[in-house]
Order: sequence, then structure tokens, then C-alpha cells
Amino acid sequence: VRQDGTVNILGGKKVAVVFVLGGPGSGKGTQCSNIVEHFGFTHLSAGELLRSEIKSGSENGTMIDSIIKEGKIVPSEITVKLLQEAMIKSENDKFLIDGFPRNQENRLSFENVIKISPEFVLFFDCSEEELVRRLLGRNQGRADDNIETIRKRFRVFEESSLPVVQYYDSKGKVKKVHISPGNDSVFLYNPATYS
Ligand SMILES: Nc1ncnc2c1ncn2[C@@H]1O[C@H](COP(=O)(O)OP(=O)(O)OP(=O)(O)O)[C@@H](O)[C@H]1O
Ligand SMILES: O=c1ccn([C@@H]2O[C@H](COP(=O)(O)O)[C@@H](O)[C@H]2O)c(=O)[nH]1
Ligand SMILES: [Mg+2]
Repeated sequence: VRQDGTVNILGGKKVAVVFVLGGPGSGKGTQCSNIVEHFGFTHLSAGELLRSEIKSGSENGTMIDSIIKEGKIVPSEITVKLLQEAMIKSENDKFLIDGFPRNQENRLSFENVIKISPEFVLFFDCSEEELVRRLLGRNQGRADDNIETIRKRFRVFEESSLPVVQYYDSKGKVKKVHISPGNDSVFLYNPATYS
């Protein structure tokens, strides 16, 4: 705690954050890898951090595993702590945060704990039909890439995650990207993909 009463959340580091949102399978991870290569951000996937927690055998692992299989959202304090630790550990000061905030509670928790607002939000838009095709073809052994969980994830996305996108849109912070079906060559520096 500093003398002025504010909390030194990230070890005194000033950081820039971009949130990357979009439906399950919309290409968040794929595009973040592209952006990292060209723009020097560090990619933090909230989903990957949670899956690593499961693999590490942490005390929350079993609970996280069953929430992910149900397509639901892990309690904010767990995800925000993992993101905070990763940001502190990194030497970079520019972060792409992929798949978070997943609901308004996530957003408020990040704002209250980390005390940073995103520079902007990238939002990938794609039809559900195309998303199902991609997720069932992903073949990375993910426990949530099955049609039952996919349907649940779509519902949670519409009910809980879209309001976060709408919130940031009302602040003028959303950059919506049309990810054309089957177009692997879409990349963010192509102005034709922006609305
Ligand atoms: N523009 C694209 N056109 C066709 N296939 C794509 C495109 N972008 C990504 N894919 C493929 O779709 C699948 C899902 O992509 P990716 O894992 O990047 O999505 P995601 O948004 O991170 O999904 P999740 O929310 O489930 O983590 C992958 O197999 C990827 O190769
Ligand atoms: O902030 C988050 C991010 C993810 N989850 C859970 O993980 C899965 C998979 O996430 P991906 O971003 O698609 O890799 C997601 O369906 C949630 O169950 C979360 O709870 N909170
Ligand atoms: Mg992903």
C-alpha cells in the first residue's frame, strides 16, 4: 500500500491491456498468436491459465475442471488472481487478455483488483454454424470441444459475455472484426476486416 492509500497491484508496473472477446471458436487464440508476432504483446488466455491450474493439480483444479465441462464461468477471484500473477511475472507491459472478462462480475472484479481499464476491446463476430464446425474440427483434446458443452457455452456467451461487449461498446471501446467463414487468412492489420 502506497502513502497515498492506493494499492501497488502490479508491483508498480504501468501496463496496457487489450481484451479479446468473441464466441467459442471465433479465433481469439489464433488471432492473438498473429498479433503477438507482429505487435509485441504478451498473450494471456484466461482459459489456458485455468486449464494449467487443472493440470498442476492445484486445490481448485477439480472445481475448475467441472465448471469448464459445464461451459460455465469460473469464480472471478480465481481468474483475476491468475491473470494478476501472470502480468506481474511477465517482463512485458502490453497484454492481450483473451477470453476475459466473461461476464460483468469478471469485469468489475478486474477493475476493482487490477485497477486498469482496457485500451480497447477486440470482438470477433462469426455465425454459430461456423463456430460449431471449427470447434468440432479443432482436435486439441479439449474437454469442452463436444456438442453438449458447445451448446452450453453458446448460451453462456449470449447471456453473460455479450453484455460485457455491449458495456464496452457503450464506452466506444469495441473494435468489431468480421471473421469470414473459412477464411484462415483473416488478419487484423487488413483494414477490410474492420467495421
Ligand atoms: N478465420 C478462421 N477460419 C477458419 N478456421 C479458423 C479461423 N480462425 C481460427 N480457426 C480455427 O478454428 C478453431 C478455433 O480457433 P481458436 O482456438 O483460435 O478459437 P478461440 O476463439 O480461441 O476458441 P475458444 O473460445 O474455444 O478458446 C481452431 O481449430 C482454428 O484453427
Ligand atoms: O475468464 C474465463 C475464461 C475461461 N473460462 C472457462 O474456460 C472455458 C474455456 O475458455 P476459452 O477462453 O474458450 O479457452 C470457458 O468455457 C469457461 O468455462 C472461465 O470460466 N473464465
Ligand atoms: Mg481460445
